[in-house]
Amino acid sequence: MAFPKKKLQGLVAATITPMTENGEINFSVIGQYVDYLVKEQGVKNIFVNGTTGEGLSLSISERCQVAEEWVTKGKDKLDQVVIHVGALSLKESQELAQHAAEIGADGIAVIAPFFLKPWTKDILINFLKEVAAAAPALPFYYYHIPALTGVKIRAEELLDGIQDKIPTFQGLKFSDTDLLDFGQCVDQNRQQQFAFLFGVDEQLLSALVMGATGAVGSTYNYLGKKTNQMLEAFERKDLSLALNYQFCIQRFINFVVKLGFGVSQTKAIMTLVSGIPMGPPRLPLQKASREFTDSAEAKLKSLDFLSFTDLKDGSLEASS
Ligand SMILES: CC(=O)N[C@@H]([C@@H](O)[C@H](O)[C@H](O)CO)[C@@H](O)CC(=O)C(=O)O
Repeated sequence: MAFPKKKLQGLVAATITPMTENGEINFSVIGQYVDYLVKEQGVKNIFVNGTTGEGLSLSISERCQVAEEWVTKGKDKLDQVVIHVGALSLKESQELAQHAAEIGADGIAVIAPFFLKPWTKDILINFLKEVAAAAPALPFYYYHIPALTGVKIRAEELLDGIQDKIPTFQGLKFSDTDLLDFGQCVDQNRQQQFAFLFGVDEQLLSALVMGATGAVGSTYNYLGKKTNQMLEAFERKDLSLALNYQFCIQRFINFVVKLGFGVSQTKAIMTLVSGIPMGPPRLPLQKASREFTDSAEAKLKSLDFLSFTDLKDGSLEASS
């Protein structure tokens, strides 16, 4: 198997799919976006066509083109490009998985089908296994996001014996706040070399304590640098500084969550912070309001996030 030499770890940006004002995909800015992530945010891994990337709102052909563009533009710049290939149709998911392998992606991830749902672990495993088998040389990640899929099968249960069924299984992307489930995934699989990627950015520090090996999230597009500082502090065992960073990040996320925060708002914030036009979201999502963007901008400035100047310990404590 052509598995990556390095385990997927550290920050993974859940990429936005840039769009034009007409709702078409704006491929022309993806090269610039790669450079921005690497140079300005210190983020060298990406997760394409996931929730933030509106993957399920794109056609299969669009998903393939987006995946290809990220792989092409990320070549020799990014460490790993993981493509989300989950779909309601097993056939489509397999097609996307095969395509990811053909274009040289570093891994694939799959969510649980969420319309006609698998109700037991075994049924879900059977679905995932069929998708994984379509790309037998690619590391496979399960994308656990029960609040959006409605599939509440615990990740801990799913992971029990998973490599016997899915030999390419390499890790879990855990987008849920149940730290008991997450902790048990780590605890019960200590012998394995799985990647445990946490997906709730505002709670990452708690997940690091539980054994997260990395994180996939929307905010790493524009708060990657700050979150990397938190990871470094954690690595140095400076928990107090790491907590300061987490609280600072929480202040921003808490602020925007209260205003109403999702993919549309992520697009608006990324446009503001990076200067790269992300465009509107695709229906059924609605463009973020002007009021939202203005408020988010003011908050980013008050937290010193827009200038990218390093926060000193004191100013971290002082920010509100
Ligand atoms: C529900 C949702 O969109 N969660 C985000 C988080 O990064 C989230 O935006 C962040 O924690 C703020 O709440 C990610 O887990 C999603 C993600 O990784 C993806 O786009 O695939």
